[in-house]
Amino acid sequence: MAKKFKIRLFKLARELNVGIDTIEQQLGELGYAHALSGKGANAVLEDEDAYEALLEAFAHDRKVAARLKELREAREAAARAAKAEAEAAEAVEEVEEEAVEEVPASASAAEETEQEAAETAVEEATGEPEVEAPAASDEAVEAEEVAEEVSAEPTPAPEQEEEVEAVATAAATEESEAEVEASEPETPAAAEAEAAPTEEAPESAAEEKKEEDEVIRAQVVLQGAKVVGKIDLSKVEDDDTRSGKRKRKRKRKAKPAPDEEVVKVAVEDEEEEKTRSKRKRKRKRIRRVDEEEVEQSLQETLRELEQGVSRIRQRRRRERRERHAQEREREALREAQEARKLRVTEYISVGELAELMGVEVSEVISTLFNAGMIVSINQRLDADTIQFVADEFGYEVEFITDYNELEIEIPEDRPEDLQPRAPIVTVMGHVDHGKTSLLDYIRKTNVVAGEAGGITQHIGAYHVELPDGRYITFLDTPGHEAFTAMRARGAKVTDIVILVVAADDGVMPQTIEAINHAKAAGVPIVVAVTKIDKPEANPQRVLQQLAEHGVLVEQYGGQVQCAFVSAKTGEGVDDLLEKVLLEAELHDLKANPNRPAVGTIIESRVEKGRGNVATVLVQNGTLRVGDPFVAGVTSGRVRAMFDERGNRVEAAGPSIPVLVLGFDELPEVGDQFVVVPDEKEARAIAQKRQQIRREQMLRKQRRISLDEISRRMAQGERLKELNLIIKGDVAGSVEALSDALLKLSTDEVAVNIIHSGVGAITESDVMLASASDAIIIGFQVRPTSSARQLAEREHVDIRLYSVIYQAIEDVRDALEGLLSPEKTEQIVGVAEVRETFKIPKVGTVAGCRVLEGRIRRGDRVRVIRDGVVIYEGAISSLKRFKEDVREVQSGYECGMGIENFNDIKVGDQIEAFEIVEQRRKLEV
Ligand SMILES: Nc1nc2c(ncn2[C@@H]2O[C@H](COP(=O)(O)OP(=O)(O)OP(=O)(O)O)[C@@H](O)[C@H]2O)c(=O)[nH]1
Repeated sequence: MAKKFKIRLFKLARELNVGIDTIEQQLGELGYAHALSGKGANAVLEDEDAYEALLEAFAHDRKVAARLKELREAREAAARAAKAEAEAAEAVEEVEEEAVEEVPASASAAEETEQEAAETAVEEATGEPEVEAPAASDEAVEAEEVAEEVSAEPTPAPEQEEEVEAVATAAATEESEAEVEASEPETPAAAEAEAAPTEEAPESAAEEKKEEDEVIRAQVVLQGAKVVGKIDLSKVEDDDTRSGKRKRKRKRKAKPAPDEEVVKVAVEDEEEEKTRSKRKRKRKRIRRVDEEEVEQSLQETLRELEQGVSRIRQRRRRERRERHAQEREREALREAQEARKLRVTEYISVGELAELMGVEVSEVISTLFNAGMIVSINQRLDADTIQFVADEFGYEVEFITDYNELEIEIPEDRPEDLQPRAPIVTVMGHVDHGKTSLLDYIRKTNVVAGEAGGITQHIGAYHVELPDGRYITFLDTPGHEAFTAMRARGAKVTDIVILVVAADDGVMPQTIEAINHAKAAGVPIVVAVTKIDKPEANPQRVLQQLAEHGVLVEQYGGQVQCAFVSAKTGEGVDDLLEKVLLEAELHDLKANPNRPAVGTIIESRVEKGRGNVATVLVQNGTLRVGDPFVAGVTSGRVRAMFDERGNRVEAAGPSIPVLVLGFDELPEVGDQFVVVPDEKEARAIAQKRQQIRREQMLRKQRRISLDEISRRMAQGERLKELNLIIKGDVAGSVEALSDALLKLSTDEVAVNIIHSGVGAITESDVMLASASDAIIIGFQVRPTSSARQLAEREHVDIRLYSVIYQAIEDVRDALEGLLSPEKTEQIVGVAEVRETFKIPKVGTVAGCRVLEGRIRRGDRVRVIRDGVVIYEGAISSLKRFKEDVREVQSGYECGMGIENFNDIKVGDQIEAFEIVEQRRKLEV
């Protein structure tokens, strides 16, 4: 049956009381889109399951449709009955009143029958959505037709009676059967009527026929009802299934027996009346139920609609949420990508690189170890190695040494403009191999005669003139640490490295390091085998050892020049300098003096009365007073320049170091110094560079605060850290001390230098130390009095040193847990210079006021100017009102003379200290 099922879409639409489009859409939603064959209203639905699903989906619409139809039909039937009555009254005046009245009665009976048929069909359709529904509507149509026939063409055939009865009630009662049967005897009358035209006749003819029929019917009713046969209900059901065809067939059959309808009317006697009233009640009840259902359905529809609206809102909200989530994801991705990008300078140390990547230093070391490189935590890495490590850890690298080059294009010089320039030399070698002695000797012996006092000022570099008029510029901070620290800043200053190896000691670890650093920088080496005056000197062994480490001197068939020297006797020094100059010639060191200067900052500090000062080593062009410049992230205009002898100079050419005044802020060692056309432009460039640097700082801080801490917590490591703040008198010593202290890190204890700088220890240093559990190491500097007080309050340990080596030893001992009670110095009093007096034959005497503690004759003292130690010695005289005194307490004034020191100035602080034995505070 399901296979043969077929229903046209338009019919379905009518039945369900919905639009064709809606049905198509619903079918699609229910997954029955395929069940529809053909297009438009004539499309056929052939799937019964789909049909059932539709019935279910549109149950409410169907109910509404059925109700509407029922009402419409009832109205029409009533109208027709009224019309028929009127006609009957007109046509047959003599017909008895009762007979006439029966007509509307029967009509109304038919009406009721129709209504009930529709209702029953609806009920059945809801319960069992078979093909009943179309049958039901057909029934309704039939009922309508029957009513028509009753009034106009009373030619009921047995079949029609069956129909009517079946429709009237699904379960036909015996009573009604009996009634139908009773009409059977009238069949002859109906047979007579068969002669009448059955097809649609002209209206007038039909009306005449009707009149006759009515008369006959009235007579029949008077005779009473006779049972003539039984209705086969099963047949009715069968017919139901053929409802489509039945309509026409029935019409044809119904007409020939008009009297049958009269029979039908006749059987509705008193009992029928009762039944009718019962049905009416039933109908009322059904209607009430329907109303409730309609109401319910309406509520549901409204609810659905509301839900629909809220669903739309929900969907919108969901979409918005999704959109935001996507945006956040994109942002996170971008941040993640950004976070995976390292902006580093070349020659960053292993420790710094690990910190930036947020990984353990040991991981970086082992990664490099696996790649065949043995490195220490402080080892500085070249670009290729940094790139390799970053790749291994999934980072992109962006080298930002270029912030020195940022915004400034330095044009290339034409070859014809270039002139030879002096080589810039750095002396490197193992500790105590004689670097300083050699430099001193060169400096002393090569100062042009007549220059009073010689080199008086430490500016980080100096140049010497050889007897033949050639120059060599020496960088004043020996050792590869300073050299590499400078390189780490992107500065490439040194042209030639003098590798000092003591003939009596041979190649030592730092010698090897120096070799590696010089090689990494691609800087040529000239070997100076020193201390050859010593009896135990063995220079040949040195050359051999050097060969073992890849430095092949000429004597061994290599390219490296070598000189045997003695800083003590001066032997071989000239030879060494000659070889340096030869090396310079070999490398064709040239520059163009006729262009704006380009150089590098090699020292910087704040000087009282001069402000920010820095030593610029001019590498190309000529620097002149008044030149506007950019230096790293700062800028300025050259206010004045001095050479290492303290002489004011107006211009400085290539390879000449000069002390420059006029920096807006203190530049950093290694910063590039470039003269620019105007000061405004200089300032703009500096600001842009500052922005980049801030970014770096921010990144570094974030790494320490978040990644490091959380990672350590997560790993549950019992990490020991030693945070240090290093302050020194000059940038060079700070760099050297920092590098040396960082080297003390082990896998168990990490040394972190959280801040370093030049100048007095300030309150902000102490606050930083307090916040980070750091120890402050001061080299040749002192805390300001407010910083000292703050340190006491915050229990911050400030360690002050005058010798780098001692600072390193202390920290090393502390890290090893070996820091034992030792002699150390303690500040016993501080006095401030209020006045100075020059006394003949005695020198300068300071009129002081003791600010803290007490000052005692014989105390060792330090003279501190702007937080920096400028002299250390002993008190030579201590007086109060011209009287010698042994001691002056805090709050009193006194006159003080310092042994061999006359450069005392108003504002200087004199700090008295003594060596005491105490347990060190520095413990890990
Ligand atoms: N006999 C002799 N002694 C020398 C010579 N050069 C240096 N010395 C001595 O070696 C010691 C160390 O010399 P420095 O010049 O301080 O050595 P350095 O390499 O500068 O040492 P650091 O600054 O600690 O790295 C000093 O006592 C010098 O006197 C030399 O040519 N002959």
